[in-house]
Amino acid sequence: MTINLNNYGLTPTLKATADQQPTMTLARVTAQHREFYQVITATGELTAMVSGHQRHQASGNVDFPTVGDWVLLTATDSDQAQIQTILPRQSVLVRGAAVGDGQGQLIAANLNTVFICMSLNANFNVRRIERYLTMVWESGAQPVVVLTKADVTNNLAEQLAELEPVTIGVPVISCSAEMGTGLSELTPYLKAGQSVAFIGSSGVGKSTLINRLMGAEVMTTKTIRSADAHGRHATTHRQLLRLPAGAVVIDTPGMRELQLVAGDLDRSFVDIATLAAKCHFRDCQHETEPGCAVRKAVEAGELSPERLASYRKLQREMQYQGMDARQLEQAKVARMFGSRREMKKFLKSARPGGLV
Ligand SMILES: Nc1nc2c(ncn2[C@@H]2O[C@H](COP(=O)(O)OP(=O)(O)OP(=O)(O)O)[C@@H](O)[C@H]2O)c(=O)[nH]1
Ligand SMILES: [Zn+2]
Repeated sequence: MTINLNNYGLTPTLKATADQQPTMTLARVTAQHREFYQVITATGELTAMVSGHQRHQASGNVDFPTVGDWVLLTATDSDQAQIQTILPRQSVLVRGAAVGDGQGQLIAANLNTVFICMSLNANFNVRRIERYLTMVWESGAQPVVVLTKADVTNNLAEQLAELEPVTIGVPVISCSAEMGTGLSELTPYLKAGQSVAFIGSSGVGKSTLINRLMGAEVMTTKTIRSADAHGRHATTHRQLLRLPAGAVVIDTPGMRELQLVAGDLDRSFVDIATLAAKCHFRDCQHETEPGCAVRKAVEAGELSPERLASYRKLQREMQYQGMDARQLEQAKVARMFGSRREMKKFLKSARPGGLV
């Protein structure tokens, strides 16, 4: 069997890199089950494991393969392929830490586009989009906002206007998988060689959308799932699938539970970052400092207070994420006492002999 890896997103650059190691086999990871990886090579599908050497060299989760990775394999006597190298990633979606610190859980690699899905019904929430955007910018992939279930809203224009300030430089598409409208706007991102993913809350219609694009029921949607109890056979869930349009869709189990814990706030809040550059103090917290351009913009009605609040909240969350246990404890105490100085005063007084 020969398989054209171009159909699985192989690029000339990757091919050239792989050709420098002619003794090894180029493959893409299509699924992961604990330490076993399903991979596809030019001659077919295989199961592979990480080589002892690679495992030994690894300094964190980022050094282990994930779905979407391009890897180089060697075969061992036992016919069990071994992953020796992970080729440089173009992007990587991580949960639980910043991409750089190596500890988070890898969700998928080498995505070109991540579709952030949100439905236009009661689920519509601008603040949630800010979170997802932050995470996708951090991954290195291009975010595209997809507003689903366009058939259930009657204030689309209003919702779009509400989104505009948070989606600076990000394409926004509205569609209905039910009616089949707006789907063609996704096609520029679905060309051969592209790898994409759909993220967003449960029930927003990601599976329905993927099924529509596949032109077949490959994903089990909510309605089908409820029928499972009555004996209907569930489709096996594939973690990497090819769309008729040419692109590859990556849909790992972790993709469904994505939450923000790390991200690139300067990209998702480029408006605030731009304003902050004009603050008098370089480390301005936009609280009470004089010459604060951010607060000035809020007062002038140019920046919504909700957006600033949301920025602060995400910033705080991320700060806590990056802290070790000792720092977290200190931050907690500092919050309790209002300031470090107050805390020190208290600790001093609490020490035996400290209180007279
Ligand atoms: N009205 C309307 N309903 C839709 C549309 N797309 C999906 N739905 C419905 O929304 C429900 C959830 O759809 P799913 O595709 O299972 O949602 P999901 O995002 O894949 O959910 P998870 O698998 O839990 O992540 C189903 O009952 C769909 O029929 C749409 O365009 N319009
Ligand atoms: Zn400021």
